[in-house]
Amino acid sequence: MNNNKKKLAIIGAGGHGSVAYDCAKISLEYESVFFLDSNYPRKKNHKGLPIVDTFENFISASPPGIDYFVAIGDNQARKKLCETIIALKYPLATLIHPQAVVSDDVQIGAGALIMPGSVINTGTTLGTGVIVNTCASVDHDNEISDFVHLAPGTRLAGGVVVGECSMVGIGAIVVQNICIGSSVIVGAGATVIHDVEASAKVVGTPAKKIKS
Ligand SMILES: CC(=O)SCCNC(=O)CCNC(=O)[C@H](O)C(C)(C)COP(=O)(O)OP(=O)(O)OC[C@H]1O[C@@H](n2cnc3c(N)ncnc32)[C@H](O)[C@@H]1OP(=O)(O)O
Repeated sequence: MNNNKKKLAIIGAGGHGSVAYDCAKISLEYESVFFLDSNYPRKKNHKGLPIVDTFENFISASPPGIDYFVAIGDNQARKKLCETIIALKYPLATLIHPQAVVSDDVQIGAGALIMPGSVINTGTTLGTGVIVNTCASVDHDNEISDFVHLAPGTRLAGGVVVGECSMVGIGAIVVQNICIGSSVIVGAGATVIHDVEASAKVVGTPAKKIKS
């Protein structure tokens, strides 16, 4: 880590917090990193770093010079905290692993996490708080809305649209020009060949709706 005085508060000391820290560490952007977690003070460290407070307590003291990253996998919970930070006008960090391949015209929203091995192709936009997880492949001209999670190994062809807070499960495939609505769950390993309506849960090959 270099000494440019930036500090990063990672909110959420769980598995997602661990990988976010890995990403922050390797990006060399931060002088120091610490966690905020709702289990504080019962839990006081994670990955060898201190958990210094709960998010609510810490943010109410509004210390200066800190970037925030919300490391919570649940899309709705991540949305809520990111929106709180944005409303308070604190900086929301975007973490991009150096071993991700991101085309130079890709637009990436604040609070996004781009994990190693992922490939994001030209013309794609990623909204606020999006997770592009390990080895996900997002091809050209995709529109990935705010607080979407593309799980490890997902493969999205060209021109795919994914609505806010949707989750595309591990290893799922989405063919070209498909529109997935908001708050959708695409099951692990699914193959999506038709548009998916908002709030649906779809599984299988080809993907079909199951009861929510
Ligand atoms: C780094 C990380 O860990 S990131 C996290 C990555 N995790 C994921 O991608 C998880 C994705 N989640 C899934 O695939 C889940 O199985 C879900 C969300 C699709 C469904 O979960 P639930 O709503 O709990 O459904 P439930 O387990 O009750 O299954 C309902 C039915 O769908 C079937 N089903 C569930 N998931 C799948 C799937 N991925 N593919 C095919 N069928 C499935 C079940 O077999 C069951 O069928 P049945 O009624 O004939 O017995």
